[in-house]
Amino acid sequence: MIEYQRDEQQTIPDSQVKIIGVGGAGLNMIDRVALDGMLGAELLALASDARSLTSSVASEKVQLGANLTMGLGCGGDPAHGERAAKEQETEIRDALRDRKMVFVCVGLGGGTGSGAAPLVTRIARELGAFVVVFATMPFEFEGKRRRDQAETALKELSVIANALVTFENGRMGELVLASQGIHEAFAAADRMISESIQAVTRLVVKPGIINIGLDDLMSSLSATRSRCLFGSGVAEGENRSQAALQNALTSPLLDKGRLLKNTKTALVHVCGGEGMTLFEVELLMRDLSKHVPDDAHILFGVAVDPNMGDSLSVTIISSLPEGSFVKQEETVVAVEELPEVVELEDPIAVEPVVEEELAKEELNIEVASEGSLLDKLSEMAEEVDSSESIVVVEEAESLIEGEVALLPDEELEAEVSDEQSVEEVSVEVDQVAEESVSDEVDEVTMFEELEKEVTGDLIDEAMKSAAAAVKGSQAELELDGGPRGKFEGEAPNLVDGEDLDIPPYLRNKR
Ligand SMILES: Nc1nc2c(ncn2[C@@H]2O[C@H](COP(=O)(O)OP(=O)(O)OP(=O)(O)O)[C@@H](O)[C@H]2O)c(=O)[nH]1
Repeated sequence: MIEYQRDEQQTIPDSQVKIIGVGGAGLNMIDRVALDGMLGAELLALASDARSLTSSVASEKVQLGANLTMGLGCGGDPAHGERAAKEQETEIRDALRDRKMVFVCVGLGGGTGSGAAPLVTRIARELGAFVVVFATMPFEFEGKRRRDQAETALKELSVIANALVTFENGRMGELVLASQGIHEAFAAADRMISESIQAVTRLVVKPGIINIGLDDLMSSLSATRSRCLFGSGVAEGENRSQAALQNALTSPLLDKGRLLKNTKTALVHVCGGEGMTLFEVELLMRDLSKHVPDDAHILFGVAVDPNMGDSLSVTIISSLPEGSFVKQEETVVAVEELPEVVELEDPIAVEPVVEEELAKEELNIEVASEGSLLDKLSEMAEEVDSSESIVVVEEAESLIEGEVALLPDEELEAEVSDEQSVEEVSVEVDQVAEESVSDEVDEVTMFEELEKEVTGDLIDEAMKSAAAAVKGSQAELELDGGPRGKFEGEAPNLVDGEDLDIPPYLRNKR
């Protein structure tokens, strides 16, 4: 359901908005906000490290723990950071008095930010401000200790703040190329945070045609222990409304819009120059409806700001309870990796029947590829008694397929007539071979040729087997139907009317 509100809303003037940077990262974030030209908003820098404070562009600065840290940082210890903030509690209170809206920017994981940000947030709330915290979580490579410290501070903040927008530094890294330096990754995160602050401020500070107020913002971010879904996009040109939405959906915090799938309330704010049309807004909302559930409560606001020129911006804000957010992230990952998972589970999923069919198919492919070898063997087998020749070829086939154990010497010998030794038979085979090939091709060449088609000992065994069965002069082969070897009694494997289970040399003869 889309809710339009035309009555007077609780919007706030710039002078009642304060943007606070806490700790080294927080100071860099608000520097970015200033660089991005957020005129009018007051910037307050809170840090224990005197050097960071000196280089900050904020108009108002408070050094935390001046006596405790002597102008140095808190050495990555949040307890130290909290003590440092307490030392300057009075100055902090004074700086936050009479502010309706406070943004706290902090990089969690270190000492000053993780220790001081919860206290600063509490003070702002006590003084009646609506507090939105923008916090970054450390990169994976920063180690477990920083991650744990960040998690502890995040838990505290999720209870105290009105809204908590968390940025995973690791995911912000997606915004820059892997080859780019860590500074670029931080800068990308800072730009994203700055954009978010501007979007939220635009939303509640600028009076619009259809207004969104702090109360709307609060209801869209109301769940305690929740993480904020945030996306903001700007575009200009012909399809600017759809392009702006696409840009908003590509925000790492929205996971290309997938995280909106389960949202119950979403706040959407569209802002454009004087040329913005109703049609553009309609198009944008229609596209957005594909990404949210039908029954989601959409709080919708539109503002015309002449400063936007030809640009059109869209801001989407929503929240998901902490637990469901994690689950959903996992789901997203699982869906993306689905093909791999299926591949891994394939052997279990495949029905035995299908497996059998596949095995047969593989077998047929192998037999077909070895066809020329079998043909050669069959040529030789033409020299022998028909029934035995079939056995020979079947054995050769089995050997080629690697499915039948090689016959022991005694069995091979049994195949040969009593009067003939294996050596004698081999000589006979050699003679036959010599007759059937040109005079220049000697027996070595023939064997080499065969060896090209199958490697290793397999061919030796196949040839031995063939030789062992040679007996007397050539006889006619049985061509009717044909024996099906180990596939006898099984359903025929027919391709183009041919039974592939019948050895190829027999099929070729038909
Ligand atoms: N977005 C962003 N994150 C940063 C930046 N610098 C550091 N961080 C992150 O913020 C975390 C805290 O770093 P700092 O803010 O420098 O630390 P601090 O809170 O001042 O604490 P101490 O140095 O121990 O006094 C780091 O672990 C990084 O993950 C930055 O410039 N931008």
